[in-house]
Parts: sequence; structure tokens; C-alpha cells
Amino acid sequence: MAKGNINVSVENIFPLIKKFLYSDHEIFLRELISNATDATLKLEHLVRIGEAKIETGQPKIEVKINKEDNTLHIIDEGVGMTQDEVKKYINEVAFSGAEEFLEKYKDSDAKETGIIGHFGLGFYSAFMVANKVEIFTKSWKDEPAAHWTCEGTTEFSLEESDRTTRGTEIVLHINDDEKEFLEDARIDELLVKYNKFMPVPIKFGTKEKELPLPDDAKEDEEPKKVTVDKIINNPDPAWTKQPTELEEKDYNEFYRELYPTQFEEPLFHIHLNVDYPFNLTGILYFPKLSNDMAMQKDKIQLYQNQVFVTDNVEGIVPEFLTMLKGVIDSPDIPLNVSRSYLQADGAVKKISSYITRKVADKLKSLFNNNREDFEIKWNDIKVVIEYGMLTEDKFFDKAQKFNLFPTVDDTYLTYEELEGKIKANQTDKDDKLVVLYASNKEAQHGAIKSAKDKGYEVLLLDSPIVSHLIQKIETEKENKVSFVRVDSDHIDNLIKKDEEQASKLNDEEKEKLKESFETVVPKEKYTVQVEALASDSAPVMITQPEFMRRMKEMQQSGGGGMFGMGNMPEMYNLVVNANHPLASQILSADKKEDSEGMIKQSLDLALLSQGMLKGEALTNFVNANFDKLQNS
Ligand SMILES: Nc1ncnc2c1ncn2[C@@H]1O[C@H](COP(=O)(O)OP(=O)(O)OP(=O)(O)O)[C@@H](O)[C@H]1O
Repeated sequence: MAKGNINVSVENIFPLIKKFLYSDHEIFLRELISNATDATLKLEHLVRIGEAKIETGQPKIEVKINKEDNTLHIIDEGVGMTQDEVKKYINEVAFSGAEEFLEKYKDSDAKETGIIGHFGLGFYSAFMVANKVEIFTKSWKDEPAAHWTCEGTTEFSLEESDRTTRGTEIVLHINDDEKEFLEDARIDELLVKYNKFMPVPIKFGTKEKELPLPDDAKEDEEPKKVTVDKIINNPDPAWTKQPTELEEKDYNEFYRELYPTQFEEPLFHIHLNVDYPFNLTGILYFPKLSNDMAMQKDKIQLYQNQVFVTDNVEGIVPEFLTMLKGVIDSPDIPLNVSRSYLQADGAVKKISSYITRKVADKLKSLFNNNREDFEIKWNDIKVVIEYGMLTEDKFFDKAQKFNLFPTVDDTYLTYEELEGKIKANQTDKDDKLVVLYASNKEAQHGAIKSAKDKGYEVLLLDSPIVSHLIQKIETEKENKVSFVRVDSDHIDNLIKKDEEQASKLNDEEKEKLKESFETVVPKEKYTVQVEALASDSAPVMITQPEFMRRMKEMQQSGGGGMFGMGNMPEMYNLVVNANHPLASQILSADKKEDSEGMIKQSLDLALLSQGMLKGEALTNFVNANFDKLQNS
């Protein structure tokens, strides 16, 4: 048996890096600016710990386009490299000077510097857009400058350079088919996308700035203009500060900085700040949600040490929180790896559950500290909370303390408060707590009134996923509670108490009444039920059983319902009150057409009271009534 090492030569790896490491060519700029940032942060660290005894001033990074030479330049004032360092860090692909630096200076809190590099590959992304790359670099150490050139093969040249300023200039000779990267507008766009919050100021061109007018200026005097560097980034974004340093207005300003086209203020923010067992900072905002979820185009942005990574946070943030906005920054989220890897990554999983916990804690404290305000905002945040309760069990448990059930009278109750309030009156004969709710105050007005006349509390639950949530609550409460929509049956049937209403009609009469109705109303749509209800209840009512309706709703809003229910035709119960005088009147009518007329009209009235009488049926009903009025 032979054993040995597989020989992976650089010749094979190089084209692979160029082609496949990064699917997006544009990220070369992010990588090179990250290197320039690292170089600057390293130098600052060395100065801080007294190893480099030099004056750094206020170092910046500059990006320059030279259209005549077809070159793009990235210039920094950082540590620079000696010739030996170029050999080591640049010529050895996949050897990261960043990792080496962190290791070497680990005792002096180098980790705190926010150095970005990890893999020792980022630099080579330059060859995705350039056929030739040059490095001019001078180390902070007193050594000659170096000039490195490579034309995208494994050959390179390295010689002394006459550069005198400390730092590094990378020169990219842009390929003919990547000329877009020589356009100001394109580079501007990329800098804003990836580098808007990087920690070292980045200069791209200049701009005119108006000077303030002197005190003794004449009325029509034009302010003087000076040319200043155009700095494209904010090196100290709000999330890098401590919550104690920030006020409400700072958070709102930062929101606008993140989403310049958003004019609505966020509802509230959550400042994330953790350093154990992983590092994570960020600010999440609860936006006012628009009705059209697909329109939520401003998403949470993910950063690594202030470098933009992605705004696709799927798998990092629990799904229900993807409706939020803001930023998350963690050096523990790898920059260059694929999404499937991210989702399986242990650190990423922990981040997800930490964020869930933090959001739940914040909601709880908002609720405890200012309940009134929380109630005002409830309508805007309920979908996120309800979705969270449905999808994350831990969040479901925590949300018990602040998930609210509004009533039709605009009071807001937690589940515990609701239970305390309705227990005595709304427990049925089988000891089950019956929670009544409406989804539309107007449409279900009659049913709500009947319930309130009995002293029952009626909730107003109108969010699109509420049927899923109440289903889950019923299961969690081991079916000792049932939610029923207030119009899903006659109120006496919804909360069955011991006392049975005596029927004024005997069984034979009831059967006859049922048959009379069945000959008039369409069978495929209505199931006729004759029931002994209070004599002052409506004579005829249309109801839709809770189970049927809920299953249909659940299927329409995605999954959960019983298979096929979504496509079932609408079926209703037609409840005829045997104790109402109209029932006896229909039974004792002399002529068939009289009883049929009464049945038809009572069906129309029942439909009308539910807002279900529409189209031709409604026109006919109105016209018939006008005729009657005229003839009376
Ligand atoms: N502008 C620069 N100034 C000083 N050193 C640099 C500069 N650019 C690159 N280097 C050196 O070259 C090394 C390799 O860079 P490269 O971008 O390939 O990898 P990295 O930054 O370490 O990791 P990553 O692949 O995550 O970007 C760096 O670690 C650094 O030591």
C-alpha cells in the first residue's frame, strides 16, 4: 500500500480562486478596502502599545480612478510591507497576515482592533477584474519600499521601489470587459454598499463645501467655496457605541442613515451587545409594517467588523424577525462562505437564539414600562409577534407576558388577564373556557351584540395568521380552552350552559318546519337546523362552523389546515329558531306560497344581516321591499 501527500500546486488553485471563490466580481473592492483598513488598524494598534513610535495623524484610505491608464488605485497609510513581508503574505496564497498578527499580539487585546482578514485569499480577488496588479508599499519599519507586479499567472516580480510615504498603494489594471469599475458612479455605488460604515475614513474624489458667511457679510454676498475631500463613510456608526451614549434621536437618525429613502420613523429599537460566548453588536428596528409584506425591501444588513456582508440574513436571524430592519455586526460570522455552511454553523445558531431572546426581553420591558404606548403600537407589531409565537417555541413561552388580545371595545388583555376576566361567565358545562372573537366589527355586528347582551367579552382578532395562532394556543392549553368566532353559531350554542331551552314546537312540527325550509333554500349551500333558542333571539340565522372556517383560513394563509379544505365550497348552517313566533307563523300558514314567501324573506334578512346578500339577490330584495312599501 502506498501513502503520500496529494500535491496541490498553486497553478491549479489560482484560476479556481479567480473564478469561483467569489461569485460576485464587485466584491474585490470590499476585499481590498478591508485589507487597507486592517493595515491602518494594525498600525494604530502598534502605536497604542508603544511598538511603533511614529506619528500617524488621522490616517485615511483613498480610492482613485485613472481613466487614461485604465487603473483603479486603493491607497492606505497603514503598516505597509517590507519586501520579505510581501513574499510571505502575498506570494503565499492562503497565508493570512491578519491571522498571524492576531496570534502574535493576542496578549495585547489585538482582537479588539476589529481586524477583518481571516483566510489570506481576499487580495487575489483583484484578479477577477484586473489583468495586472501592482503593489507599491513601504513598511512603518525603517526599510526600503517594495514594488510587486503580477499579471494573473504564478509569475511575479518584486523589486525595490522609490516610494517614500508609509503605507500601500494597490494598482489594478482593469480588464477590458470590467470597464464598469472605472466609472465614478459604479465605484461610488460599491463604496456606499460595502463600506458605508467602515472604521477608517475613505476618500473618493473631492467636493465643494460652502464656508459660513462672516458676521459682517453683505446681504447679497455669496458664501465662499472650498474644495474638500469627499469622505464616503461614517467610521463611527451608532451600533458601535454603547447604548448609554445614545439618545432616542440618535437611533432615529441612524435609521435614516441606513435607509435614506424611508420616511417613517421606526416604532422602537433594540440595541444588541454581547461579547460572550460570541461577539455581536447591532441595532434592530421595528418598522411600521406596510400591508404588503413583499414590499418590505429594506432588510436587516449583516456586517462583519463594519464591513457589509449581505442583506440576506436568512438562517442567521430567525425567520419571524426578518420583518425587522437594522444592522447586525459580528466578527464571528464568516465573510466568504456559502449560505448552507452558515446555517449549519454552531455560532450562527447561537446568534439566532440570542437575538430571539433579546427581542423577547425588549418587548417585555417595553410592555412593562409603558403599557399604554405598547398598546398603541400593537397593531403594527402584532404580526411579527404572532409569527414568532407560531414558529419559535421559546418565543411563544416568553411572549405569554406581552402578547395582547384586543377586545372589540379597544381594551387590551394578556392571556392571563383575559382568562381571569371571562372564567366565571364563559366556562361551558363541560368546564371548557370559551373565548369569543370577531374578525370584523362591522360585518359581525349582530353576533357581537348578542354576545355582549349576555355579558360576554368579545375579542377583535383580525391579523392574517391569527387562525394558526389560536390553533396553537388551544393545543398548548391542552384543549381546555376553545376560541370560537362569535358568528359561528347561535350564542347559546357557542357557550353551552346546563339549562336547556324548552321547545315550543314538538318534534313533528320541527321536522315539518325543517322540510319547508329545505324545499326553498339551496341544499348545496345550507344545512338547515331547527333549534329551540330564546324567543327573543333572531328567527333565522346563518352561521359557519368554527372548525370549517378556521381550516379554510389556515390553508389559505399557508399550511396548517386540513388537506383539501381550502378548496371546499363555502357551507353554512341555517339555524331556525323554533321558539320564535315566526316559526309558528310559517308552520300555520294556509297557503304554500305564503310560507315560502316568509322563508325566502327571512333567508334574505339573515343574509343581509351578515353582509352576505349581494348582487342580483340584493337588488331583487330591495325592489321587492319598495313594492311592498308602495302597496301598503
Ligand atoms: N494594504 C495592505 N497593507 C499591508 N498589508 C497588506 C495589505 N493588503 C494585504 N496585506 C497583507 O497580505 C495578507 C494577505 O491578504 P489577503 O487579503 O489575501 O488575506 P487576509 O486579509 O489575511 O484574509 P481574507 O482572505 O479574509 O481577506 C494580509 O493578511 C496582510 O498581511
